[in-house]
Amino acid sequence: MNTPAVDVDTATIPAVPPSPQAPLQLDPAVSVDALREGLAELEARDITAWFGDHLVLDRVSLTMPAGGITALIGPSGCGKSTFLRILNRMHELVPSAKLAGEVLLDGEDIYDPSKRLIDARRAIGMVFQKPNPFPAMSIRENVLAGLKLTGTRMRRSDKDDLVESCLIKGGLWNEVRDRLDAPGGGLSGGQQQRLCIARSLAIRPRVLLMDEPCSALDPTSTRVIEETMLELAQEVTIVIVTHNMQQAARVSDQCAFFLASQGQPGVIVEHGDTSAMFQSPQDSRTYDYVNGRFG
Ligand SMILES: Nc1ncnc2c1ncn2[C@@H]1O[C@H](COP(=O)(O)OP(=O)(O)OP(=O)(O)O)[C@@H](O)[C@H]1O
Repeated sequence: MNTPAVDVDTATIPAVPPSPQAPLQLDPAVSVDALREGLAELEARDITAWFGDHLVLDRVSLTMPAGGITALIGPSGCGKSTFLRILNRMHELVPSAKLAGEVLLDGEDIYDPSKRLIDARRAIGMVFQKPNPFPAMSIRENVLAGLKLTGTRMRRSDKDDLVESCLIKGGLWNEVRDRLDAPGGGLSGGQQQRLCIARSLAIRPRVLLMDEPCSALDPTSTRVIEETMLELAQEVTIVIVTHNMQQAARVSDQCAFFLASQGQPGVIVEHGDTSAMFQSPQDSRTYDYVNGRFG
């Protein structure tokens, strides 16, 4: 379908605002099964994408299971980021961009004309390659920034609780609890990325998309973010683009291998459980890629 240009500001809206019925801090008495029942599945059906006349993805379908971590892997230029951006309607920010197909969030197409763009962006958050906190805003204001954009009002004490819970979930609380009013721009790169994760979580996404979130970070920060992702997968479905095969193997439950042959659009060559994709891939191109023979 052709999709209209949209307000760029809403691109930074990562998730759903908390409501009194759905507190961010989960009751420890809630069973793991009940928790997982609230998790969302994301399904892409026959996604075809263009930039102008350039066809970059051709009928790509993929189910990203609720509560799982799906890694999108493949060489540069095969359409992984384009696919990821289609999953929360960011592709349409590019004026020449077009797409066809459906993206179902728990069975409902986010591109259905009756659906609002802002609802897709709230439910399906995004963390980018380069940490992008608001540098002059305090750490606390950064976490709460999405609430402002969505016009959500909260009591001061509820905001304090939200800031703490999101920073805990983002794996940053212990490092910043004593300086919440310090500027976000004063944190290290790895801390800034975790702040961005915390900011995404504050409006309670059902899915979190991560586009090479560790590529600008050192190995220690990378490891902390990977641990954070594994924790977060208990309450949010995660899709990550990564060039780091070790990272895909460490964090993901399933992988999808994208490839664009010379002059051809990107397709998924193979997808499945991460262990199978790495140990016994069905396609020789997957084998060669995961073993570092190209890309
Ligand atoms: N804004 C854009 N305008 C025009 N073409 C674009 C744009 N963004 C991406 N493309 C093209 O779409 C194709 C897929 O790019 P994309 O960034 O999705 O690939 P990728 O697999 O994520 O690459 P990388 O791993 O290098 O980030 C490429 O041919 C790229 O040049």
